Amino acid sequence: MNKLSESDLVINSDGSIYHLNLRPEDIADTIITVGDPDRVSEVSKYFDHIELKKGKREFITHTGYLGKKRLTVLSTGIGTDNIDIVINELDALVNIDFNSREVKKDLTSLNIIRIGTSGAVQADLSMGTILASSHGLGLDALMNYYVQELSGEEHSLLDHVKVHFGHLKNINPYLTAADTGLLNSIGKDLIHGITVTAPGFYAPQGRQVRAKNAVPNFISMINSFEQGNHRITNLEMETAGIYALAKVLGHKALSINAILASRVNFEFSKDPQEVVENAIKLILERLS
Ligand SMILES: O=P(O)(O)O[C@H]1O[C@H](CO)[C@@H](O)[C@H]1O
Ligand SMILES: O=c1cc[nH]c(=O)[nH]1
Repeated sequence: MNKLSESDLVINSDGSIYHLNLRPEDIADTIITVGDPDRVSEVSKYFDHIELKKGKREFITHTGYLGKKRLTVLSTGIGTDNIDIVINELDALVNIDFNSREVKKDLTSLNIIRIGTSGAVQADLSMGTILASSHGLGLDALMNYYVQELSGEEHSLLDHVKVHFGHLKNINPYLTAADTGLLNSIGKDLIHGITVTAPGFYAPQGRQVRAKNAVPNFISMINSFEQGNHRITNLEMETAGIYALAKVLGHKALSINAILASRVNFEFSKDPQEVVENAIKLILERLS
């Protein structure tokens, strides 16, 4: 088997992976990811026991137990460039032998559950809705750099997306489904929809403040997509990267979105903390 070079797989002198600053024994098989580093303790405050707190840059990690279930909660910061780091380094922690620098014979599949905040693009989705992403649709560039194999369903949905968004220049959309098992367990009874992952918060999500937008009517272009019973429900900045890269590496992923903004009703939540808290409690209840 190929030995990974010191520049491909960077291991710190204490045996931890380069950015996450974690050693293989530091993480559980079920990982909750959040964008905001401050949200990590909002999740781990519900743990019965916290065994580890580590961090570097925006990547804060707490591992502990909720009842008998060992869980890791980890902040990714904002954007799919960070997702590239987080998913690759989590995978390395479980699937590469750090002593031999070789890929292990028996691979581990992690459960990766994102609890994030998001803006709704459909009028019937009110503030405080907690929805599960059936698919992540990336308008960022991350998956231009990886080989991704699509299922028949993903292929067909992506073909329709490419027609719908065909007039957008310089964008190469990618699409990945949620893990079906997680969607039907953790995501059961929640509204399901396609989540668009954007490479920014302002113009890349159709917001206009002072800089002029190059893409007019962005939100109506997004919310008018329809294919069978699939529609685009919300916009954020990580889900598509998590879904795509997790699947490429054999992990299972689900993204849960706390709706803080309605982009069609022009509203933003008066109590974002409460909305996020509700999402955290719901997911931890379902995980334990
Ligand atoms: O609240 P988090 O998880 O960071 O998620 C959303 O909030 C950030 C933008 O405000 C982006 O990261 C977006 O995806
Ligand atoms: O509108 C929103 C709200 C939260 N996060 C986003 O990325 N967009």
